Amino acid sequence: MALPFQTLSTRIPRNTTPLHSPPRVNRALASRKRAALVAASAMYGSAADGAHKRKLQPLPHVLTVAGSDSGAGAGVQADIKACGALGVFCSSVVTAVTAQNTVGVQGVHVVPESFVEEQLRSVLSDMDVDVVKTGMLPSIGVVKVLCDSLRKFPVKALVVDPVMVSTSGDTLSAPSTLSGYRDQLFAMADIVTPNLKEASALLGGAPLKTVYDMRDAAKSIYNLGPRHVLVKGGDLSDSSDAIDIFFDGQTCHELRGSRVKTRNTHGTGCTMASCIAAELAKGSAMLQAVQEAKAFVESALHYSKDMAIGNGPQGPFDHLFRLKSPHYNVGATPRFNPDDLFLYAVTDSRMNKKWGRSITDAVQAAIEGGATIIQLREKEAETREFIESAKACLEICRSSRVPLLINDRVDVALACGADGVHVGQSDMPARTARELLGPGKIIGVSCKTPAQAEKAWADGADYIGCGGVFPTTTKEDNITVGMEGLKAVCLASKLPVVAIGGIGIANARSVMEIGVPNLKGIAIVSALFDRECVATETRKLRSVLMDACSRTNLSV
Ligand SMILES: Cc1ncc(COP(=O)(O)OP(=O)(O)O)c(N)n1
Ligand SMILES: Cc1nc(C(=O)O)sc1CCOP(=O)(O)O
Ligand SMILES: [Mg+2]
Repeated sequence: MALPFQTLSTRIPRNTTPLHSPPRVNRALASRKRAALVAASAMYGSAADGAHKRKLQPLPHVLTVAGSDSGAGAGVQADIKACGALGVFCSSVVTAVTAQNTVGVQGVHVVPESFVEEQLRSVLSDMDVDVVKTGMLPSIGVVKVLCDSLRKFPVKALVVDPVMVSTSGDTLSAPSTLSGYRDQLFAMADIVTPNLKEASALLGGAPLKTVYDMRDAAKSIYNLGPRHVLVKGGDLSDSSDAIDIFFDGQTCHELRGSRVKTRNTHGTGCTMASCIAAELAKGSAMLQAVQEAKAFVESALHYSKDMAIGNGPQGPFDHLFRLKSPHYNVGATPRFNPDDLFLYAVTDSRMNKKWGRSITDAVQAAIEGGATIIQLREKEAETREFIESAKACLEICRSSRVPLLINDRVDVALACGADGVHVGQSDMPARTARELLGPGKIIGVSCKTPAQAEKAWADGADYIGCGGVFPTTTKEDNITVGMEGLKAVCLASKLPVVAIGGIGIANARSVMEIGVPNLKGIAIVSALFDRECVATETRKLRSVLMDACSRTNLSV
């Protein structure tokens, strides 16, 4: 699986021996993979044996190298749960066994370095690990063993959480480990994720008290060798937000989230690093992985804030909150598929009233005609009425496996369990919507400029609606960006795009033929709903789009 931030063949650690691409090691990797495929085809038959045979699929894989926490809030236990929650396989090399609970750390048994090495060899020589994540590394000897193992068995990315002191204040690594981090491990790391105390310890002990201190610290730690640094400001006093600083060597990003008031924060650092590792293993770029991780931790804290485990001052939280939360409800359309933007039907209450049809009839007809996603844009509806009709529409959409989004109203989306929302530049910010909806819901953002598209991506949106491509009477005072504006936004956008505004049978083809691969479809209001027969109009538009796609070899 290729990681977008740096490829195996191009990335060289900044200060040290290459970790990822010595040809000798790649040959070793290739021969391990060949051996695994030979073994697998002996069990399942080779691809040539017939199409009915099972296809072997690797799972994104994180290896955590960390300490065990008997209370299961942090350490290896947190790492495995976090990766599992994000759909990533997690193997584990245990560096120490701690006796630990919500009161603190009562004891630590360090695993001999030679046995850490043996565990590393067992996992790395057999399994295709995508990303290694480190937690508690109790001694400089373990750091050395790890660095040596990673040179022998290269992986795609290394996430280093420089665990030194537990949240209860207990020491988890020998002081000499600090020099191991600075002199050996950081140069191999794709990201290092210290909290305020760890960042201060790494830089000689001066306390970090402000966001400015965090920015300076991120830059100084970057100079120790890692490719990215995330200084976590969860412990920053006098801040109502949870502010983290992400530095990529050029730009300092201030990542803001809401601070959740709860005692259940034990294990947030381990979880954050594991989620970053899991997202990288799935193929995310670094900033996106960090943002997904931050959103996950925030949601987990939110949903676990009243949980009661243990009697001490700091409890664990529930990594598997999504299994319980109605907002991540079982049966919801799974994570966003950009191809769903193909024929995007946006309802309009005034048009439905004009043609004397209910919103459910309108949605049913659009789906019957081949709409691939529905947005309820009910500007005049009262909240209660909106929730009730949205629930009825959701039933229709679920039975056809068509995602249902709500325009503007995150509260309504939450209340009815819709698949997501579409927000504009003056609606609730996408970042806040993501915090409220969690990572499992779809968020679309209206963008007219490349800068807005960049922000939508950084805020955790899933797609962009770009328009007005043509003048429209459906939305008052709408600025028309034209085909050129659409193309510029598509080219700048890392997200899939749907075009909107004045699109109908006459011009749909020209829009789809602008020849940018991330333009995935068109969104339409009046050309579907300000017509006598919604199903017929939808069918006609679908056929125009299919035709345009077959001409341009776009996938449908
Ligand atoms: C798919 C899609 N794209 C753009 C919009 C417009 O959203 P917004 O700018 O918030 O305007 P309103 O629709 O709220 O008037 C959209 N709704 N859908
Ligand atoms: C809801 C909306 N948003 C737009 C934007 O430019 O972001 S244009 C628009 C109205 C689209 O309606 P019709 O298909 O009837 O032109
Ligand atoms: Mg809006």
